[in-house]
Amino acid sequence: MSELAIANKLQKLVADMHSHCIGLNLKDVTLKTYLNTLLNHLLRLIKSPLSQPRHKRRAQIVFLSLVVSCLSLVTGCSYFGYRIVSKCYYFFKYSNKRHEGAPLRRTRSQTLLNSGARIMYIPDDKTMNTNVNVISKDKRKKIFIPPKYDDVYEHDKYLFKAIDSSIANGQNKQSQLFYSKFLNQMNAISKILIPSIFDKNSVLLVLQIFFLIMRTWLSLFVARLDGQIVRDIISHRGRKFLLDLVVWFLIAVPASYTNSAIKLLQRKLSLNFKVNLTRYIHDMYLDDRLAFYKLMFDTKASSSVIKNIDNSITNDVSRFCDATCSVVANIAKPVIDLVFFSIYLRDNLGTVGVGGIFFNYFLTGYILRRYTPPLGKLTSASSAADGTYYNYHLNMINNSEEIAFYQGTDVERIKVQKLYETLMEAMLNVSKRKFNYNMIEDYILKYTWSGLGYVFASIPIVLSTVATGVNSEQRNMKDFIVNKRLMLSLADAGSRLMHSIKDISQLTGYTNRIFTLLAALHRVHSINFNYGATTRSSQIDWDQLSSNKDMHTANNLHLIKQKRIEKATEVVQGTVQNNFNGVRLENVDIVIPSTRAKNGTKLIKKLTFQVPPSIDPLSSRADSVQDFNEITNDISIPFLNSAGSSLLILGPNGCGKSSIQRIIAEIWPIYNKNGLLSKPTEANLLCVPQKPYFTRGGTLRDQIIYPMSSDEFFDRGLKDKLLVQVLREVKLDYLLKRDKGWSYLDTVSDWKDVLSGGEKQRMNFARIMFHKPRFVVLDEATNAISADMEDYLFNVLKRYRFNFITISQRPSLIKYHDLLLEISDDNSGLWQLQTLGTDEAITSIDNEIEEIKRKLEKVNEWKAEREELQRKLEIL
Ligand SMILES: Nc1ncnc2c1ncn2[C@@H]1O[C@H](COP(=O)(O)OP(=O)(O)OP(=O)(O)O)[C@@H](O)[C@H]1O
Repeated sequence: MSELAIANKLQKLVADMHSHCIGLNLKDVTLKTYLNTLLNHLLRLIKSPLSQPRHKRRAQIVFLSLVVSCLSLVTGCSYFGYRIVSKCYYFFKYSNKRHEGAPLRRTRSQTLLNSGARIMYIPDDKTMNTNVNVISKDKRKKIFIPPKYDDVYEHDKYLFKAIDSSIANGQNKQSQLFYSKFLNQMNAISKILIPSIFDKNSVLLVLQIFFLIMRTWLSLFVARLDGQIVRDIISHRGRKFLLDLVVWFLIAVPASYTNSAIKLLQRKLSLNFKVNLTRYIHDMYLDDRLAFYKLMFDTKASSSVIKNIDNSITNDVSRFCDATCSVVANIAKPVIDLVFFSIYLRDNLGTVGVGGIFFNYFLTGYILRRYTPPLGKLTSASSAADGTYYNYHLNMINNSEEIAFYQGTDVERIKVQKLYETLMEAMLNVSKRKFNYNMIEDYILKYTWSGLGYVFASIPIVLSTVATGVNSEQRNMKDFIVNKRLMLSLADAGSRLMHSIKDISQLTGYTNRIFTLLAALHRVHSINFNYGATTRSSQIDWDQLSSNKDMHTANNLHLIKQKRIEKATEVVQGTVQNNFNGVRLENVDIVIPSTRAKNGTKLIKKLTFQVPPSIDPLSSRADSVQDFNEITNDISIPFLNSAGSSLLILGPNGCGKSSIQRIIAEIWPIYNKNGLLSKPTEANLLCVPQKPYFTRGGTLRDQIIYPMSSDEFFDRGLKDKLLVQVLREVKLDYLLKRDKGWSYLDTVSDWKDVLSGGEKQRMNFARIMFHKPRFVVLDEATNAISADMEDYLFNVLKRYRFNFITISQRPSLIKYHDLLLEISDDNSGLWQLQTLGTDEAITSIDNEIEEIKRKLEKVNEWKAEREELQRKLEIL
């Protein structure tokens, strides 16, 4: 057969289909005018009262299918259009240099825009290579991170505080369906999830609701078509059956598109929520207010949420977002179904039928609500047990060597097993409590409802048969099928709504955990964080309050509470002066932060010292750190305008030596009003903690340059040559000679385990040499280093004229220092500061020498005693 013949045959087939189905003659219709003609014809058929009923019905179906398909196409296109427009918007808003004036700063893994926003380059999923230094351009993905707006956190702080205190005051009352506490908490969190109505998440939410409505609409259509097809089969109308089947397949296209779109939008919304919430938490948790450290002092945050904060930030956030999105979908879906189906069914079943169905729903809802177990609490407990178990494993991995030395396997195994059993118990508890509920739920929703469905679906048929006295099987069958299908859909919608009671209950648990986390972060992140202080009883005028006759009235109690809170925010009263060309403490009480604030344990009283002891006012400009831009390849130049001065802090264990460092680093507060801390700029001060710290999964280079990132290192144009020089200076260059040479700097390893104790401490000195801050505070920085190396390292510090404060228990370090601060060992909190080299200091050292000499004179006496004892032992 020729091609022409095939085309003619096809044309005839299409023309026949149009004329049989909707009576449209395609004789003079061209391809250009086809759509116009079709739409006009369909509308004419639908509107005209004279058109044949079968043509009219088909025209309605075809018209609706066309509209739905077009809508799907338009929404799909507009979503992608929206994404392209929003990308362009961000591009022009944040990356246009002209808007911002100054040039952008680029590093290897990110571009810092002047607006504060960042563009990060992360490895593409497919490559899964986490080392940002080796990502090739085509294998990386750009992520836009909007700038952090501090005002938002300041504003939200009050919102969270208000809700938190209203919950603490017991203002929340249980409502019938769920707690108002839940709604309040959700209200606060929702502002993070959807910051504004023009946010992309609002668009996604609206789109999702649109698709949900479309889905219900399509279901109605399918129900009618289903009934029609069954009637066609029963009445042996072959052609009509085939035509309806074609429409069935046509309608299936937008129907399946809609279902997938709903799932995709739900997933996308959940991911967007997760991104918003995680960024919000990171911004508060990891900024210069050190919330991650201060959390341990927050007395209100003793819950498992904060103890296992790693689990809360990772798992709880994820679970909460998934649960929120699924609850939204699970409620919106059945509610829309219920509205649409009941309107349609009202025409078929009558108001009494629909009323009966809804009465049935409310009754079911009431019964199920009564038997719903406290899933919120149970899932919260299960989540907490999960976090504790995970955390313990993490702790074991981090301390594996120590545990191995102690042979602590048995203890650890018992502990791990116990935690695992607790977790299993919590999970089992959830399942057990769900068992009864599921049984009732199944019985009612699956069986009772479908049984009642048959009854309601048959009502109109029975009534019309009784009324007319005619039993039309075909029509009855069609009506029954349509009604039954709708009833089942309605039952399904109702049951999903009932199921969502359980989901809401579960969501309350997650919401509570996330709210607790955010509220704690806001408390700690606040500039007025009071380190867990609850009262300042000494400062509250209790006498004045108690003299009031109406002391017991609720108003007064509220006043006292208010007063307590107000006073508590004033607990940190000391002053901190920055940009000082030295380190100075004046009248500072070293107090362990606690609920008792300044009345807590006082370790050292009114501490006063200054390094260097005298500061020339002219030299007090803070020209300091090594200028990496100028001195790129040489670290060997000492500070030229500084003589370098040093202080040694000596004292027994637990007397508060490290706490002085905590005060200097501003991670502990100064409680007393007349306490003053003057310190240099951040870049001029490096505090070396007692426990060496090494970043996980970092290269050797990352360890030397910490707290600088390798991005910044390369960005500044610094070279590995400088690091080799630094390592040579602290005699660690042999590490590079092992087998890999300089490429050893790129080796990623668990450096905490690889380096020995002494090496780790020498690495601290390498960091000092690299950063060259003018002021260094060393806490027991050489206690694992041999005496000759210790001597060498202190001489290096002196040679480069660093100003350093050393915290130690070893008087042998006196010789490297100019000042000595001795803390008394009788727990009195007293101290003594002396300048080494003065008569007083020399006398005190002379006294010590005298004491040792006296002891040495007794050596022979003690030796004789020992020999005597040994002889006695031999006789025995
Ligand atoms: N976060 C904290 N919470 C409660 N008490 C703390 C906290 N940190 C330290 N302390 C207590 O404060 C006291 C002083 O601690 P600090 O670390 O300053 O001692 P130290 O003088 O440096 O001792 P060492 O020489 O053993 O290092 C100790 O009794 C310690 O238990």
